[in-house]
Amino acid sequence: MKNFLNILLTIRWQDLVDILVNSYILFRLYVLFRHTNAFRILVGIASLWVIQEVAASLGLILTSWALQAITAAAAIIIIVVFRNEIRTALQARNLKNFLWGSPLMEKTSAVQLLADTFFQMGKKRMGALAVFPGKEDLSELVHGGIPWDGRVSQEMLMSIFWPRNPVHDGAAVIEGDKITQVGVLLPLSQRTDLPTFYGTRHRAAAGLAERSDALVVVVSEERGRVSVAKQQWIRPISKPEEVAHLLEDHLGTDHEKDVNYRRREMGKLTLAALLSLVIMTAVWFGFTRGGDTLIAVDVPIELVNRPPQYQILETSANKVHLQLHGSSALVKSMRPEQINVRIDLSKAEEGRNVFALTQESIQLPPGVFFNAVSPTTVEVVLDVPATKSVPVQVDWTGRLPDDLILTEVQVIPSEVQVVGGKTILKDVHTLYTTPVRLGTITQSGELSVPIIVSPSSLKLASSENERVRILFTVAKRAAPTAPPAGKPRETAG
Ligand SMILES: Nc1ncnc2c1ncn2[C@@H]1O[C@H](COP(=O)(O)OP(=O)(O)OP(=O)(O)O)[C@@H](O)[C@H]1O
Repeated sequence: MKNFLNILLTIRWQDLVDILVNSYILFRLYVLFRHTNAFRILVGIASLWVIQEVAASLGLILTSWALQAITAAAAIIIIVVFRNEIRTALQARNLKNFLWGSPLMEKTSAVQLLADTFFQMGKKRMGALAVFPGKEDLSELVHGGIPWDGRVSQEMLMSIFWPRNPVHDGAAVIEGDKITQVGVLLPLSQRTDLPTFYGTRHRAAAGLAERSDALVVVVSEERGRVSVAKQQWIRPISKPEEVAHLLEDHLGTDHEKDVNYRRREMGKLTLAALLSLVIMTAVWFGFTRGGDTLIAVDVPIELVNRPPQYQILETSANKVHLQLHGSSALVKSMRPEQINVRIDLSKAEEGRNVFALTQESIQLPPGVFFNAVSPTTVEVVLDVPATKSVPVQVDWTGRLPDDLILTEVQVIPSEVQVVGGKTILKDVHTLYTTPVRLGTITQSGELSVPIIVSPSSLKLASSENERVRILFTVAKRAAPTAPPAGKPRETAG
């Protein structure tokens, strides 16, 4: 219990968002795919995966291995075989519908769609007469209908009442989501109080309405107006929503069914949402809190935000040894580039700077935490760049032939400009050329030799040549045993 409380206390707001987002994704996938075959197969694959995990935990090597292979293969097969179904499920009319739409909303829009269709017919001056029977049998009142068996859709209604369609005359009977008859003749109303401009279509609508409990929608070919007739009244309607509302009211029995259906659906969706939350919470805990693992890694130190006026002269360490812990799944999936140790030099000053390696300087992937770091501090020495004029000397090696002496040496230029850290430059008094072997000299002459710039953090100013010219003069020695006139620098070789 105490442990559980401890775990709860370590949960961050990001973790809650993590669980909620993924639960919602799972829930949406269920909503979009639940009536598809792909969904049933997906549930099968998920069950296989659970069984495989159980088999693995029980140590059933062959079973778990076989199930793992089947699950992987099935996942690929499902995508290939059901690609069309998957495409259809993901094909929402708009993003809002994709992220938020539900089948309940689609159901509501079926009546709305019907109402919209009548108004569109009105706009196109397409006469129409649609009968929505109530509970009473209409067979005694209507005549001449042609049986029809088609699902109600905008296209279907439009094509039935299209003026050149042989069955456009008369009324269409709509029961549930089906058009059951077309070309039906309705009894004409004998009322004398109807407006005189009402012709036979409107009289037929009023006639059936007053003799039965049916609701009749009439679209005027002449005026494009949509009217509804029910019992003793017939009146023009100005908005599709109103027609939809009257239809919903009229389809009371269906409406009740609809309410029950909606309740059942709501229950199912709520259960699915809760299940998604439970599953994702379990997965999250399994993933982030399962089997705490300790790991040690060496990570290079990044020195960032160096003030441009400074150069980094020296650092006490180039990498740190980190001891990390986290759930085994997260630790195993960790990639090196997800671990960063950064030292911010923005506030560093010239000379020695000591930085403590704290939680802030160590960036780890979510769910992985650090136990210890070694070293705990890093020393960084910063220096200001400077330029110094330094003399160049020839690095003579070996000996001149015994009969020669070096009488004169001239280095051109004799001094060069060197750029580097001020502290380093302070200790640099001479630069040498690459070694020049005396043994190869037989007469006076000229050489072009590169300059060695040391330490390596220094460099020659951009105006300087990387080589110097050495003009040297040798003379014949008077006595073979006399020492050479030039005093070459002692070096190896
Ligand atoms: N008894 C009836 N039952 C069903 N439909 C009928 C009946 N009598 C006429 N109609 C339909 O009404 C059409 C004739 O409409 P008419 O112009 O006479 O009526 P209206 O009420 O003025 O309608 P609109 O405003 O569309 O012209 C016919 O082509 C036929 O489709």
